[in-house]
Amino acid sequence: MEELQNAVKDGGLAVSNLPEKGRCLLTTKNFYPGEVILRQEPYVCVPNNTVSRCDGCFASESLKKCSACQVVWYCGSTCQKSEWKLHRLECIALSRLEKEKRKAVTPSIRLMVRLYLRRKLQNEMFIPASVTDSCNFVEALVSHLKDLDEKQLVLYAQMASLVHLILQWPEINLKEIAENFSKLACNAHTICDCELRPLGTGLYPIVSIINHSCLPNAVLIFEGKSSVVRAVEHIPEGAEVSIAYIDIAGSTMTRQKTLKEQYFFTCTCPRCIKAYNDIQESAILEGYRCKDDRCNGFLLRDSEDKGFICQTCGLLRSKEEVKRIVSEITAISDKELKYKSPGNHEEAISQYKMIEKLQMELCHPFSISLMRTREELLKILMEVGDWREALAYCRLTIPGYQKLKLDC
Ligand SMILES: C[S@@+](CC[C@H](N)C(=O)[O-])C[C@H]1O[C@@H](n2cnc3c(N)ncnc32)[C@H](O)[C@@H]1O
Repeated sequence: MEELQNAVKDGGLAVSNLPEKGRCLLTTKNFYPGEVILRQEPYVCVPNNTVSRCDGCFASESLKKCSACQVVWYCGSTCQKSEWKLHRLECIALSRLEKEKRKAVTPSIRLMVRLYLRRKLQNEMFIPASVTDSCNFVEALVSHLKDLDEKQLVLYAQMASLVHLILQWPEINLKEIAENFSKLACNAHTICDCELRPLGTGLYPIVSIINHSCLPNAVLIFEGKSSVVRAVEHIPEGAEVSIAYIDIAGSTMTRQKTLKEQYFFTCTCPRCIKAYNDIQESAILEGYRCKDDRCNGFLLRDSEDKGFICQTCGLLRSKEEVKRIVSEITAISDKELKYKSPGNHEEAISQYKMIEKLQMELCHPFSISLMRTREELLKILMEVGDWREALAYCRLTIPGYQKLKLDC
């Protein structure tokens, strides 16, 4: 802990312990909106496998497969060389596997294999280690092993066996690998590009000390594989740095459920403990709008189960009407998913606009589904360089986020 304190203190930070949260990162100076609080390289990382990506820079174009292991891709010799020390060992291990078994090597398995290989290389002094760049930090990570259900434990045990099969180290401890999988699940971060598209997963020693808030004062972004934590508001000296682990646009019930299932804690941030009306909040964020365009009311199911009643003007919206619009949206979304191809922007824009139109008819103006559709449109419009329309959609998403802040 003392070594860790020394490593962060020059950056205006301190590590502390809170009884209800465990370790946390505190500020020892003021940070202002936009200011970088922390930058850190991953201890280990891997690209995801939805599309092939370079192991060095996560690029998805002009790739060549490693001819030996046939698992890892590179965009060129620069990335291949930069990754070589670690991949040399990984390559030998993966090449030993039967072809069929290699298909089971998911990004999570690779991340674990790399964690062990990096530890070995640092122990043998083939690569340098420092307080914030050594395997010692893994020991201090929370694992929540005791909170896992039997199904999850069996899965981690199976994954640990595969790691054992790949590494073939006789002294390896299977229980420790399974526990490390549990640690990765609540401490690793999804690496995204600047438009928040997921590219891979990485474990960042100091970033993994930062706790969650549904009203965070900082945001975690990525510049390539480097993590950057920036202040989103003034953070006074002595305050706890917090980021959002999950999508915070959701209702309190949805957020609490996700945090409990994935991170095993009950959030007590100002948004969660505020005396809120959870039924009204869910009805606005996840429910339907009043049939009357001029009314801004939210709907609740009526007692006779005929449909949904507007809580402002009392108008009934029938179950059949809601069902019809929901199935139209589902049909377009299914078609969109089926025919989604990277170059087909025009078609995607037209499909999402149809979904938006139906959602405007069905959902409350602050609905999360509507906001998500607009965010999708914003991303595609930026991809095709239609900046004017992208800006218009960007403006449409802002009130939803402002509302979250104002409601607290
Ligand atoms: C990435 S770690 C954060 C650092 C952690 N506190 C530690 O001691 O290493 C995530 C874990 O921290 C705890 N945690 C994070 N945010 C919390 C919060 N707002 N309230 C309570 N516990 C929290 C949970 O146990 C969660 O699974």
